[in-house]
Amino acid sequence: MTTLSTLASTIAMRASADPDSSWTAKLLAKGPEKCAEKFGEEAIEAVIEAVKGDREQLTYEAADVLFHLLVMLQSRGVALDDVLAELDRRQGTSGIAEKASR
Ligand SMILES: N=c1c2ncn([C@@H]3O[C@H](COP(=O)(O)OP(=O)(O)OP(=O)(O)O)[C@@H](O)[C@H]3O)c2ncn1[C@@H]1O[C@H](COP(=O)(O)O)[C@@H](O)[C@H]1O
Repeated sequence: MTTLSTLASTIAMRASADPDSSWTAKLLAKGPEKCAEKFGEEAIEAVIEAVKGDREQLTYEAADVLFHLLVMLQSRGVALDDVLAELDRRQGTSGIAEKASR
């Protein structure tokens, strides 16, 4: 199992956990809109570090982004496997060719 798959499984299990003992459960209990807002905040923090060029902080913020992306997906019942399958489907198709075909 990859790191992301393991984390997605942990997040799915936390959906029924006590919000007082789990950050994930606390966030999920606030609903999908709050999960999406939190993901947006983390993404902006990563953007700031990318613009600044601080690789260590960008690494840290990127981990936050991936975690909060998985929480947001969980909040809307989207499986990580479905996202990965979409990426697999796109493999081998250049973004430039795909855009030209629209
Ligand atoms: N990967 C993470 C992870 N990354 C970030 N975070 C938490 O996300 C929160 C966001 O931090 P911020 O400082 O941005 O938020 P904040 O300032 O506390 O909140 P606000 O200012 O928005 O109110 C922090 O509490 C982090 O600890 C995470 N919490 C949990 N995990 C994973 O999820 C698992 C389950 O965690 P629990 O659900 O807490 O048991 C853990 O074992 C980890 O593997």
